[in-house]
Amino acid sequence: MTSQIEALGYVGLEVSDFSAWRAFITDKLGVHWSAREDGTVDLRLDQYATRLRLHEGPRDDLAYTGWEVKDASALDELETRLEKSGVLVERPGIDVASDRRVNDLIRFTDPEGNIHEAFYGPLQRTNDPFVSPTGAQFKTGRQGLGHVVLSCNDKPAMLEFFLGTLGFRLSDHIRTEVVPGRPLEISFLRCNGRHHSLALAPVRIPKRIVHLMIETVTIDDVGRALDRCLSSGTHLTFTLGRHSNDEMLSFYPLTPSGFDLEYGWGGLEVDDESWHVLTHDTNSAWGHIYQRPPKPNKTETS
Ligand SMILES: Cc1ccc(O)c(O)c1CC[C@@H]1C(=O)CC[C@]2(C)C(=O)CC[C@@H]12
Ligand SMILES: [Fe+2]
Repeated sequence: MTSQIEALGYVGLEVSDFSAWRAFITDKLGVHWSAREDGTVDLRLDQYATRLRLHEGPRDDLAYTGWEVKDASALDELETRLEKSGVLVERPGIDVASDRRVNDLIRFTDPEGNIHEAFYGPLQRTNDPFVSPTGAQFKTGRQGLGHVVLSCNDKPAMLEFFLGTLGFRLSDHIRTEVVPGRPLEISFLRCNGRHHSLALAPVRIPKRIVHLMIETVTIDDVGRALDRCLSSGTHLTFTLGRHSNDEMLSFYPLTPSGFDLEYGWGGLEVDDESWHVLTHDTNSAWGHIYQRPPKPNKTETS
């Protein structure tokens, strides 16, 4: 089966505190903030008019994930394939498409009830170049905006859906113990050269999203962002480290919504021809030391 999904194109987040998000994502991490007339916010990492869309709301969680396909016929093929496997597909039409700043999209849910969209024709801001507030550059392009990790109750059903129905490729698994004595296996899936655009973590947490990863072009972008997080007291859920599987150097600042953002550099590019599926027994070659979250009722200026 040919994979029709080519990249993670955009992500929608429902967040409760816009001003905290603005300080976090622009000043610390270098993402461009662009408020929209409808009260939502477009966050830019590159030439795309939007990569992350913030919606104001109480859930502080993932709202939807937008997957990019090549063109109108790829979108039709994907719709047909989903319907053939019994998935309900909606085509919300021109108004939602223009809201998402794409030519057309379909919408469906995965076995856990996460909302996904597939689209083609993202709007490019060719005469409005991306300028990072911190001078950071993000690695996007064919590898898409980064990766998302979803929590799941039924990982086998999720693997069947993403590998079998949607055509993702399996990169590897990691066996780890988040809580000592409770082993779990995280699975990493790709839809382009990026080692994973999606990872599935069988963890029972109150949120759909575990983290969202964005990747910079230079190692210094990560180092400088780390300095800014440390000097402003931003909580790091995991310290700087290097992953065992995709070799990414990254750290995990806690977003104002209570899930993590992974800020990384140097991720592996997978070659489909030579890649073999592996199972790793460790998260990281070094670093990524877990830090307990700050106490919720401590008085803090955020
Ligand atoms: C291990 C790993 C490889 C590549 C990544 O991009 C990546 O984010 C991770 C880390 C995954 C992360 C972890 O190591 C500790 C346990 C975590 C928090 C989970 O419970 C799900 C994601 C897990
Ligand atoms: Fe990650």
